[in-house]
Order: sequence, then structure tokens, then C-alpha cells
Amino acid sequence: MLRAVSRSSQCAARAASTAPAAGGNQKRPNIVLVDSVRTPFVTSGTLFKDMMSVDLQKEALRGLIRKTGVDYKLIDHVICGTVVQECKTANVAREAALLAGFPDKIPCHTVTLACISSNVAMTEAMGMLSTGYANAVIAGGTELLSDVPIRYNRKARKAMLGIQKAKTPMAKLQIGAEIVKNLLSPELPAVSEFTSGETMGHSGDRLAAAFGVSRREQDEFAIRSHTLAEAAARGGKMSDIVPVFVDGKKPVTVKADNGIRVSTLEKLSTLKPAFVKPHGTVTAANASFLTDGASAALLMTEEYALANGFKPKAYLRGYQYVAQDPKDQLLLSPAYVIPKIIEKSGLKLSDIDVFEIHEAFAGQVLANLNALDSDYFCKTFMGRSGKFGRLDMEKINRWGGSLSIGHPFGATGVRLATHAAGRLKEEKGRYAVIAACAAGGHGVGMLIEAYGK
Ligand SMILES: CC(=O)SCCNC(=O)CCNC(=O)[C@H](O)C(C)(C)COP(=O)(O)OP(=O)(O)OC[C@H]1O[C@@H](n2cnc3c(N)ncnc32)[C@H](O)[C@@H]1OP(=O)(O)O
Repeated sequence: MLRAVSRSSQCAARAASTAPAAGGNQKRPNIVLVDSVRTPFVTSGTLFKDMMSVDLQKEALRGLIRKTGVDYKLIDHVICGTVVQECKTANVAREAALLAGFPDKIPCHTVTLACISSNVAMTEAMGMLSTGYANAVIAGGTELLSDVPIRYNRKARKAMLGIQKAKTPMAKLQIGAEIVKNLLSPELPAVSEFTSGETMGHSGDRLAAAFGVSRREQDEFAIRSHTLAEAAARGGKMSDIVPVFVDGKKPVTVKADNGIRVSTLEKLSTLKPAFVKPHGTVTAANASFLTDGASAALLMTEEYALANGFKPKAYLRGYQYVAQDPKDQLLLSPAYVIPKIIEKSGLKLSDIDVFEIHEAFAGQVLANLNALDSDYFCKTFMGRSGKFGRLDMEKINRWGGSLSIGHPFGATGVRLATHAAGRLKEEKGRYAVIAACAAGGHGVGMLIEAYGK
């Protein structure tokens, strides 16, 4: 998506977006974020615990339609991201769109790339808009960690499948015994890396240690995140939230995130390490918590948006994915991707007014910032002539982040883009970069430009 443009250009990223497509004379259209929404992000096992992931995605899709007033007829495609799939709704985008009342003629598909799944939904949508396949695409994502698929273990599964083929009563009995023997040792899903078996929390702890981030720094950053999120919520900045009605014995309409919790350094310092015991530094308070929630964004070509009477929120200018060895440092992708997305767009660090960086763990964000400010790291691992530079903390996550707002894996990417666009408007900035790490050693960066600057 990104095209290198002259550094001398007055408006590098804008020029890039209208450069001729490779191999043809067609101009690539400007792509805009018309608007976006999310359900409240709530701690797993609480308010949404009896719902399904598809219900949350449906609420986000409906909320987006209500908020934008877009006619279903204008939508060409729906793409949603998710990570822990509910097997009954493998293509959750389709099921959610049907439940939300979308016409069945709109194709919908589901994507997955760990914590950046809804970024993938957005960047696929950008590709569809760029090529002319579509004029308007909804990209979103959902996650419900309150209910995850728990499987019988392999031996039990094998026996269950084999019992139908057993020919004699004795063979059936033997297989039945094998099933019973294995019923009480189910396979539980874990937030861990397949190739190494390492949990994300363990990896975050190792990363913080490798880049010299202290426990105190992590706790302070966590308090910062919660304090900023609380102020943003109080100040009406979380206007992307659409309320969700939860039916049941005590019906309730959920209107706000419920994980924001401003605490003190004294309290946080009493918490025990959650992953690397007993000497680790990642705790329940400086880690993102397991979250339920969904998001949805309406993307259009600028021309189509204006022709249909929409006032876009921002331009989506480009994106970059990266990947590293997941056994080495799983969560270091923001450091790799931030320079790439900025420089490939013909911009410099000082041109970026707003950063929205996914907060998997406080120590992970701080380690990434240290990496970018390290001559050794940038020379050795990124092939640069020296360090990229330290990002200004005043520009980072000023409405809080995943540590405080929450992190429903499949939905976070759209939340990052939404807050980046919202902050550009409020802070009167021009360019925003969002960056996030993901399992598999992956990461994504996206460049967003304020609309009408
Ligand atoms: C690319 C990526 O995004 S990778 C990241 C993927 N995500 C993850 O890996 C999820 C990581 N998080 C987790 O697995 C879980 O949230 C854990 C393991 C860290 C913590 O889970 P739990 O132990 O259930 O946390 P719980 O909410 O019970 O909190 C434990 C304690 O910390 C306290 N606590 C938690 N947060 C805070 C806070 N912000 N302020 C003060 N105290 C806090 C709780 O009150 C509780 O105290 P108590 O024991 O006195 O009751």
C-alpha cells in the first residue's frame, strides 16, 4: 500500500495516496475512515459473560449503521477479525452481519492475526477499496474471552471418533473406557505461543528485563494508562462506544468500559508477579486484562463518501506489517514497524503528532520505546546507522490504552485507529501512527492523516 515519495514533497503522504498504481495508469483512490464504533470493552467473566462473540460483533455492526446512518445498499463487503474462534460461528463476520440485519447479498469474511486481527480487517478493506473492487467496506473485530472452546484431550477425541467404527461390543467397551479415562483432563486454551509454548505474559516479562524496564516504571506506566483513560471517559472522549443491552435475570444496558481502575503505586507494588515467579515484574495491574468486546469501522473511498454525503474522520494512508522470530522477542514489533511506516511514507518522527501503541503489557511498551532510542538495537537489529529516536511520551496513548480500556484481541485494532483519528481532531494534529504487536512475532503499523487539514 505504501509508496515511497519525495521527501521534498510538501504533502508527502497525500501525494503518495494518489500516485499511479504499479503497472497501470489508474490513480489509487484516497481511503477514508468514515466513522467507527465499539461495544464497551469489559473484563471477561463480568457483564458479557453469558453472550457469544457473534452477539458483540452484531452489536458493533448495528451500532455503526445507527451512528453513520449508512444505507446497507452502499456496503460492498464486511470483514471481521477474531482470534479465539467459537466453532459454531467460524465465519463470525457473516453470522454477525446476518444477525444485525444486513442483506444476505453482502459477502462477509473473517480474518485472524492474533491481537492485530481487526487491523488485518482494515487493511484488507483498504486493498478492496484501492483495487476498485469495493467503494464501501465495514471492517471490525470481536473477542469474547469469557467463554473459550475447551476440548476433550486428544486421546478422548480419538476414542470418540473411533467408537462409531468399533465392530464388537467388547471393542466398544474398550473405547468407552478410554473415553471415560480421559474425560477429566481437557485441553484448555492458553494465551501462549504455539512454537515455543511461552505465554505472552512470560514473553512480556523477558522483554522488559532485556530492555532494563523496572517494575516501578511498569507500574507507573499502568497508572498513567488508567488515569488517562478515566479522564478521557469523564471528558466524553469515548464517543466510539455504543451501548449493549444484556438480557437475563437482571437486564442491563452496558454503556461504559469496566476495566478502568486508577490505583496507587503503593497498591501496585504489593502485587505478585503473574507469570515469571517469583522474580518477574509483570503483574495483573501492569498487564492488559482478558477482555470481551467488539468494534466496527466504515471505510470508503473519499470520492464515494463525499458523493453520499458523509464527512470522513480521517484518511487511512498506509500500512506495514512486520514479523520476527517469535522465540526471541515476541512483542517487539512496534520498534521494527514504527520507523518503517513513517519513513516509507516520506515522513520523519517529528511529523507524527499522535501515537496509539497497543499496550499488551506496560513493560512491553516501554521496552519498545527503549529499543527505538538505542543505538545498539537500531544498528544491530534494524540495520540503521544509529538510533531512530525516543518517541515523545506526550504524544502516546493520551486517552489510555489496552492496559486500562481493555484488549479484546480481535477488536483492538479498530479501537486504536478510532482513538488515533479522534485525537488528531482534538489535538489538532495532522499525522498519527498506530502500532501493535501480536503473537507469532508479528506487528502492524498504520499511518492515519487528519481529514481536512
Ligand atoms: C500482543 C498481545 O496483546 S499479548 C497480550 C495478550 N494478553 C494477555 O496475555 C493477557 C494477560 N493478562 C492475563 O492473563 C490476566 O489478566 C492476568 C493473569 C495477568 C491476571 O489475571 P487475574 O489473576 O485473574 O487478575 P485479577 O483481576 O484477579 O487481579 C489479581 C490481583 O491484582 C489486583 N489488580 C489487578 N489490576 C489492578 C489495578 N489496575 N490496580 C490495582 N490492583 C489491581 C486485583 O485486585 C487482584 O488483587 P487481589 O488478589 O488482592 O484480589
